[in-house]
Amino acid sequence: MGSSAVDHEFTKAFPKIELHAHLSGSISRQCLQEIWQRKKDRDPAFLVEDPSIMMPPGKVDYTLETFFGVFGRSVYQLCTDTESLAYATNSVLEDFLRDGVRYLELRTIPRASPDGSVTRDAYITTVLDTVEKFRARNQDMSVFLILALDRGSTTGVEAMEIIDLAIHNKSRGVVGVDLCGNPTRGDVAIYRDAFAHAKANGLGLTLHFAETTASASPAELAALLSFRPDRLGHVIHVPEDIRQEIARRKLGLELCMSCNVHAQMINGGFLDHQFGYWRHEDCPIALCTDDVGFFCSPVSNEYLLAAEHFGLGRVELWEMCFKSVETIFGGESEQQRLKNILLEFKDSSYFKYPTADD
Ligand SMILES: CNc1ncnc2c1ncn2[C@@H]1O[C@H](COP(=O)(O)O)[C@@H](O)[C@H]1O
Repeated sequence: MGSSAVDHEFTKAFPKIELHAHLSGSISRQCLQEIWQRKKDRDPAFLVEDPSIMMPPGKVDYTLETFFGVFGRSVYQLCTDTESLAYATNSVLEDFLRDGVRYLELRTIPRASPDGSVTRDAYITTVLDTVEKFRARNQDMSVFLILALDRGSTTGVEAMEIIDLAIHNKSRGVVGVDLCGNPTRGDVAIYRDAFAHAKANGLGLTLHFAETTASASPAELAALLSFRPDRLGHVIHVPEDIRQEIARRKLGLELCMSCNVHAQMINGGFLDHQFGYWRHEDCPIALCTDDVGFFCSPVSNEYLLAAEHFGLGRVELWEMCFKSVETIFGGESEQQRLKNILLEFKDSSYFKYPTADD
């Protein structure tokens, strides 16, 4: 007989939906270490620093300044070949499955390796091949891909190429596109045509939105909304009039509490997180990890944090997750599959509370 309290056992068993995870940011420290060790064993002159120096056990306090640097100096220096990329991708998928995620939209910026040995096309093919092999072994978690543009480096021409790559790979499970990267860089307006092309070809559009005050100017937010996104990520520094517009459109929200708190993207702690605002609006909300490799809080823990800091009970968490089903990019059959799984869970002992007769 389950109790009414939200505890770790409950949030782990909960059939969860993750919509915002970045592939390279989700690689566990153990997996990065294994990749580094393998390279070092094969070539003792391998120069890349041991990843545990930049990402020591237990460290979660990356600021936005330090955070983006770790990709360039460590993660991207390790996953430079298709073998390491496939190994890391599989490890990330296994981690989400083990945490009880039943539907995953994983996003990644398709990038060529620095020496050109892995093209952008080969990068995506490797990730998709790995997802396919994983799915052949595991039917419990559906996996789809979102291709992301990096506002810090993707040009308008490259953006169009990436959207074409996404369109080309729709039949293999690419369901959407995203705009991410260092929010203090770039001009989002240059992606207008690329995103229009993506939408015209049936891809879902999600955007990193008002992640920092630097990326929350009225001009930037108006431009982003004019791209007609289906979902928004973070939505933490949003002025009141734009909040109202987001609520009016009932856009899906991907909220990443641990990332925002640990990286000091918001003022204060969990209780101050904008989840406290958005949960009272009509927008579907998906609690997401963002970069679990950095912030070490799996989705099950994000559910626990929502319960602990905002007083959500089992039924409220369930209702929030059920509502978020409508905002997935995976299509109607996936929506139905998720609804069935969630209804079955609602009928389980986790929702049968002890009575005076027990
Ligand atoms: C604080 N949250 C965030 N805000 C914005 N962009 C982020 C991010 N977390 C990750 N990325 C973007 O995703 C890339 C890593 O995954 P992939 O190499 O694509 O798989 C990073 O380089 C960064 O550009």
